Amino acid sequence: MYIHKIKKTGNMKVDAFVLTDNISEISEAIEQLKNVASLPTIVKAAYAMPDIHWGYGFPIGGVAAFSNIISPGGVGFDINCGVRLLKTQIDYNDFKKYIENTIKELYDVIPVGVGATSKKFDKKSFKKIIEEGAKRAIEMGCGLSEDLEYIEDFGSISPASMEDISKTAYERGREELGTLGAGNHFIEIQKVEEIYDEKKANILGLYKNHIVIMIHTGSRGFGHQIATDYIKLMRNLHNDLPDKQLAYAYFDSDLGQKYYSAMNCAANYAFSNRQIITHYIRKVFSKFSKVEIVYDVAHNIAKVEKHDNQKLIVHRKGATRAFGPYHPDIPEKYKSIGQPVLIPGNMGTASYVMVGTNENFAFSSTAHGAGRVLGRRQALKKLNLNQVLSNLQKRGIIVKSKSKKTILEEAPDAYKEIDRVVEIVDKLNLSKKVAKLIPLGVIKG
Ligand SMILES: Nc1nc2c(ncn2[C@@H]2O[C@H](COP(=O)(O)O)[C@@H](O)[C@H]2O)c(=O)[nH]1
Ligand SMILES: [Mn+2]
Ligand SMILES: [Mn+2]
Repeated sequence: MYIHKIKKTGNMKVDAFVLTDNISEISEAIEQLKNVASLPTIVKAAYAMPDIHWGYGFPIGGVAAFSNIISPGGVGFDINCGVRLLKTQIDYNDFKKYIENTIKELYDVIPVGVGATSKKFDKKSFKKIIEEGAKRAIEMGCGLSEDLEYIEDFGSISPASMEDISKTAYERGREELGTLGAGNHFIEIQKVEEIYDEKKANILGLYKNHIVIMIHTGSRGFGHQIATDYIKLMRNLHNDLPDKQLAYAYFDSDLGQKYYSAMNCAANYAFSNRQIITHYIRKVFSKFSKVEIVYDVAHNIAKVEKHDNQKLIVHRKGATRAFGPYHPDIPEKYKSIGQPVLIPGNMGTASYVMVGTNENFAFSSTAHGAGRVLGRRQALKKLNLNQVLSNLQKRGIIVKSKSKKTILEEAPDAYKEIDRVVEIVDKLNLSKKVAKLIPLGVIKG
């Protein structure tokens, strides 16, 4: 009912599968998925998660694995955009009178919005961070060594060499490390509203009515510059592309390896960015509770993984890795329940915590969000700011943003219904529901 198969036709090398309950909503993105299915060395099939929508080259919500290519369009401009969930020991009833003030304090300490900058890291520290990831940010005073256990890839991916990034990427990157960014990026104070699986929730340390904090951000201008630089270098490599935006390099070529290394630098940067923001959040919350990481997931990345005994370059663009129980790459504490999966919905309704399963249908992948139904421009045209603000206010949600335009572009009605998306991946057993989180206060760029 939810699995739509698009049989291989024309230049497609494999079939494509779209997981959705409304195939008519997404025709443009389906054409993009068919293009992905026509790329060389693609294995098994191209997949689209239920949050699929149009993206640069590859659709957002797309998953594809190749034996020997890597494509920046299959990763996205915000390399390792991802989500981190923090837990506290605070009960909602004790905290509700502090929400407004806490949002204000967070807004004051965390650089937010377009062009926001942070303290500049010197070149040596910056190199350490991009080559080795979150552990270096922690050594520089931004966190606890035990945090690393709860970050995908333990916060560090290699090979990653500063030699493979441009001067412009370095300059953009060093100014923006430790900043939230704008638009879809957010910090949200949430309440655990509902638990679907008590045993798993206990292992994750999630309890009904407790306060949690969700961070959504990525590699800022640094990742964007790396994507831009390498797309330029790959643009004219192959002249039989179904879409120019699907530029790629063979993974075992010099350029393929250089992009892989540069992309990993951006991934390490993003893990560190979320780590530095965690450090700021801990400072603000220190008067209430300790703050621990539940997990941190990447949802725009290409990774080398083994599936059915084959080494593949798995591209997840707006999709989340969802390894099942006892996979060697998940933390000891979560071994029996599977990898935590964090799926933000929108600033007005809900977000979800799920866990991965041993279902390998789409290379152990699941959704990454609700996915847009309205593009930014459409949202500005169709939605009304006062209406959006009044709806949020009625639900008691406090919003702080640098820009009114962002609130409109990111309004709940600009996104698909998160409950629907989560229901589909749960029913298909790609990941299973553990807890529902509802927003109390949100900071948008
Ligand atoms: N809980 C919130 N979720 C949000 C908000 N703004 C966006 N979103 C969701 O995040 C995903 C992330 O997708 P990306 O491709 O833009 O990285 C998006 O699909 C939405 O479902 C928010 O303010 N709060
Ligand atoms: Mn992003
Ligand atoms: Mn994202």
